[in-house]
Amino acid sequence: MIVSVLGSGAFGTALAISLAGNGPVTLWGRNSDQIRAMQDSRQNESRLPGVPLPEGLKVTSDLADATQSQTLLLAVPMQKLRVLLSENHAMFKGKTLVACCKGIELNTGLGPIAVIRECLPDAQPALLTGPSFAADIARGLPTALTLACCDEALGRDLQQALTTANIRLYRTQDTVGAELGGALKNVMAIACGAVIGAGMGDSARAALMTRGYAEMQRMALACGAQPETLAGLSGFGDLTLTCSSELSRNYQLGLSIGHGRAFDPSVTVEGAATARAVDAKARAMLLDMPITHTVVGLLDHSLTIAQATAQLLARPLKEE
Ligand SMILES: NC(=O)C1=CN([C@@H]2O[C@H](COP(=O)(O)OP(=O)(O)OC[C@H]3O[C@@H](n4cnc5c(N)ncnc54)[C@H](O)[C@@H]3O)[C@@H](O)[C@H]2O)C=CC1
Ligand SMILES: O=C(CO)COP(=O)(O)O
Repeated sequence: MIVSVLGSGAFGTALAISLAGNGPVTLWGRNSDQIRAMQDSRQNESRLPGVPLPEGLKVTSDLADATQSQTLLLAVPMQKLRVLLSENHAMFKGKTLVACCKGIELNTGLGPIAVIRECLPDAQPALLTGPSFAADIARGLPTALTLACCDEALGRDLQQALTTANIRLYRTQDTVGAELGGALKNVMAIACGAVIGAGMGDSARAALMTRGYAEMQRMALACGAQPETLAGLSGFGDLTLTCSSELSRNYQLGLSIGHGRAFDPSVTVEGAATARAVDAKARAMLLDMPITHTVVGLLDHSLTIAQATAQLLARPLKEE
């Protein structure tokens, strides 16, 4: 299977480096200056400095060239997925499109698979998600991820083709569960970072992770997901990683909220838009998602950390 990775940020570059161990791979980026610099230095200096690009990895800013491959991995931020697909519609027709982004679209409440289906009804969508930092994948450290695809035969082919020396793939047909797990864990990571940044301690974080997981399940099951998917790599696995590591940008945003410090707005933090999208979706579905709602309050500055904590602790007592 000939593969191209679209999006030359941290994750796209890391995936392309790892996949190059299986055979030739093309990595596409939209910024021609950045791509020229990558071609010259054979590294992605802004995202993965010091990690060499392997020989079999071709880097290009020519989308027509990259989309010669039948299988395209889409490693762009969730809120940019629709624009990439719709602006270049003709080049994506009939392709196998593997979304590698984690989030829910702000204006529509849709996940990546549904966005692909809307933009390109004749494409074959799949999702690659689960606990993995780009820096770990790029350095060849071992990881295990979820490959979600409704079509079982295609899912099996993708699982074979995208498994690498350091990425072990598990397969599921539950695309709804996989995309909601990956999207919602980022919202919980912002909450956990805020709690740690504000000095509330590890016990408070464990409470938030556990009740956050209950919230993730509530939304996912209401949308038709399987509970086992949420308990797997794309849900529980990624929740654990992202809520406990300072390598996570979502957790870092939370830390800065907790510390009362500014955060660089250019950093990709999927949980911020996703929290707003999920909060609106939960209201429309009459679902109780208090942690997500509180994260939106913190992001919008309508709540202080002290108010947010008091509000969560004052909720009516109930059965677990
Ligand atoms: N960095 C990580 O460790 C991991 C990231 N992911 C997911 O991968 C996705 C991308 O994240 P990163 O690569 O880390 O972010 P990044 O900020 O490093 O890179 C994003 C890339 O997307 C490109 N881009 C933005 N808008 C675009 C557009 N309209 N058309 C084409 N390209 C566009 C940017 O130029 C940039 O190269 C996110 O959904 C993230 O949750 C998933 C697992 C791990
Ligand atoms: O999704 C990730 C780890 O699985 C990366 O997390 P951040 O986007 O928070 O950096």
